[in-house]
Amino acid sequence: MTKKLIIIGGEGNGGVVAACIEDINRIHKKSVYEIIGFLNDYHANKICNYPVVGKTETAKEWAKEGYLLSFAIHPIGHGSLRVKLFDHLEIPDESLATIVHPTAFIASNATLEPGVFVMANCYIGPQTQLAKSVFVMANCVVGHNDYIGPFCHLSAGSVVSSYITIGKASDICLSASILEKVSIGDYCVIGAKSLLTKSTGNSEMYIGIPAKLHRRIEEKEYTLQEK
Ligand SMILES: CC(=O)SCCNC(=O)CCNC(=O)[C@H](O)C(C)(C)COP(=O)(O)OP(=O)(O)OC[C@H]1O[C@@H](n2cnc3c(N)ncnc32)[C@H](O)[C@@H]1OP(=O)(O)O
Repeated sequence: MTKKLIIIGGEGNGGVVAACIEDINRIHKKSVYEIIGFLNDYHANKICNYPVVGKTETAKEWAKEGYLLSFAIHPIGHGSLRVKLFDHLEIPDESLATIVHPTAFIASNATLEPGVFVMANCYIGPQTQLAKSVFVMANCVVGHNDYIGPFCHLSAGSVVSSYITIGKASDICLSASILEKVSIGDYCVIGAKSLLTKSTGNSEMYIGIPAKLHRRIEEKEYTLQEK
């Protein structure tokens, strides 16, 4: 049966989800998902040629009607805001779509929680857990025995080796690499092309090779008004 999907967000990550769905339907030669439209508070018309069917606050009503939802609001460096927005929407876990592109390799004993999105050509290793609504963009490697916390975002080409723990809503940016047995706190950013060799605290931004603490991410950046 075709699953009816609503994407929460805009043309950035939301557009990637839509493109992935289109490719899933093409590969399976059938409508696995039907994209009903987007929920967005700032665009009233169309996003990626799909209608905007309401504001984000209507997510709960769509869920009650039986639609699946993909929460695709992942602004880099605003992990705390991401979690606040999600909590505000009160979407039950069973209404979150878990979407995996058919070219991704997922180990049989890896765990994908509700709302996880894995784009094309990714590798998710054995005994790794991707917690709720983790987004793994194209060409990422996530090694074995990792825990990637809820709402984390792994940008295209990032490499997370093994025995890694990442807290809530942290961002691993484009082509960044994380050495094994490192732990990353909540709401962190590991900058593009960086190589993280040591563990971080919470709300810290690391950049460079080897990555050094660039700055702390201040909580005042995270208010719903500033979204
Ligand atoms: C397909 C997709 O998934 S696309 C979406 C993903 N997007 C990304 O992954 C982009 C990630 N963004 C980054 O890595 C950014 O550079 C951030 C978030 C780390 C920048 O943080 P900011 O604190 O805003 O840094 P800012 O831009 O002010 O730069 C400060 C300095 O750090 C340097 N810098 C910034 N990022 C990096 C980096 N990744 N590596 C090395 N140096 C860097 C800048 O050149 C600048 O140097 P300068 O002071 O000598 O001029």
